[in-house]
Amino acid sequence: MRRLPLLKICGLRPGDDLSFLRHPAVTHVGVVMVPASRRYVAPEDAGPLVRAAKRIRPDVTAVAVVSGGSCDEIGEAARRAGVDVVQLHGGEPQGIEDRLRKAGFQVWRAVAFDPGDDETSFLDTVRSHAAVADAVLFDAKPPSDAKPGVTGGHGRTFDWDRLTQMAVAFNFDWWVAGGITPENVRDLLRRVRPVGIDVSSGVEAGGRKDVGRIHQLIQAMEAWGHESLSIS
Ligand SMILES: O=C(O)c1ccccc1NCC(=O)[C@H](O)[C@H](O)COP(=O)(O)O
Repeated sequence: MRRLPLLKICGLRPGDDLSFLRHPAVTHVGVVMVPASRRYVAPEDAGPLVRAAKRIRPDVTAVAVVSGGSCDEIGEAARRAGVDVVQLHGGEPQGIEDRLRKAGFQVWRAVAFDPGDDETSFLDTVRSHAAVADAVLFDAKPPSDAKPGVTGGHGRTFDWDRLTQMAVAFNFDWWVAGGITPENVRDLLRRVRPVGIDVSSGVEAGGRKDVGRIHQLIQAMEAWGHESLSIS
């Protein structure tokens, strides 16, 4: 079987059924620490949630998703949450990557995949982020009516084929997020070869994480893993 990409289930909230963590395909979990998000988890609730996840899977990597804020606020929120990675999703202060890394966190930079006509300038921007982060996470551009700060989690996909074309020039770790579902993940993996995928809306039912949908997603990833290599 082909090696599966890493898998982050993002947007966990207190009270979610965390039993999906028993499946080894899930390698990362995310908590959204953006107050304007419907998935917002306050620092005092994020700590117990991350600890509960790590009790089930001590090796799971916990990610705090932030959008804006000062270096001190973000560092303190991540420390209280007990996460391993901070995923920067908005206009954080310059130099924050260095500060967070010195404080012991890995840092990911989310980038809306929107190269437009100026691929060179988009690539320059991506490379400048990659130079100071541990990974870049490509996500869909938020809709124009999104609340300020809610720069992700909209269940929208982007042009995966264009990403694949551009990715030949990447020499850093990159993830794909945005609108991934159990129904489209096999198609995604046939087109794109990221280090990992990040999924939120596509594994929800009634606005909460759904263990059945997460297992369907993993089954679809495994089905891709078992495909004959000649298909891709
Ligand atoms: O999920 C949110 O509500 C959110 C709010 C503000 C900034 C980022 C947010 N999510 C970031 C993520 O990592 C999501 O998993 C990613 O955008 C994919 O989401 P989806 O398209 O819903 O699968």
